[in-house]
Amino acid sequence: MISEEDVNKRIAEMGAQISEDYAGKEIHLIAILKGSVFFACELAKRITIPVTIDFMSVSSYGNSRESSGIVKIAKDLDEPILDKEVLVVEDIIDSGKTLNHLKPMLESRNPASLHLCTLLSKPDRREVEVPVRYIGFEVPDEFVVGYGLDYAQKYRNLPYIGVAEEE
Ligand SMILES: O=P(O)(O)OC[C@H]1O[C@H](OP(=O)(O)OP(=O)(O)O)[C@H](O)[C@@H]1O
Ligand SMILES: Nc1nc2[nH]cnc2c(=O)[nH]1
Ligand SMILES: [Mg+2]
Repeated sequence: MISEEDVNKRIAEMGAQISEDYAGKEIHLIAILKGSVFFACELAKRITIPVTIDFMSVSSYGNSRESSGIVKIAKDLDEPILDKEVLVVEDIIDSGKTLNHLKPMLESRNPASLHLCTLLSKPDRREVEVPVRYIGFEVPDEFVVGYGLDYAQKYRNLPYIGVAEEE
């Protein structure tokens, strides 16, 4: 669906935009395991202001193609986010349930600011609205894989975005 070249080009643009928007500040990236790790690393490399990074593990899909709606926190952050400029990094926003659950929970820890950044967004699938500051690509309602996105844990390592066909 999206070539390696186009994904990398877009991530470079997003990194430049974030560096400009947060000029003079430090940014604290929160990558949501596991899917966003590939994107978060590439994005971090394209940000030119000081960056710190932490990880949180929440999973609602398990091995299926549909969100269970139950967002399970398997691993919390290592560091407090009090007074930090936080940017939550996701690989995809689909129903919006994961971030809808996570955002108020992180806001209650009083960061200086908290915004959302995602490589992909599927607007047609949204069940709950979440305000997203940075979106890489809007994609149609197909189950995509690659660049961190899995189907039953596989295909995360593809360096491009592809579509998983029904068997
Ligand atoms: O907007 P939503 O409908 O909530 O879907 C988006 C979430 O689903 C995926 O995670 P998943 O639960 O598959 O975990 P993974 O990153 O470990 O694959 C993705 O990485 C997002 O976190
Ligand atoms: N791999 C993958 N995970 C998702 N989680 C929510 N939507 C998707 C999707 O399209 N692909
Ligand atoms: Mg998944």
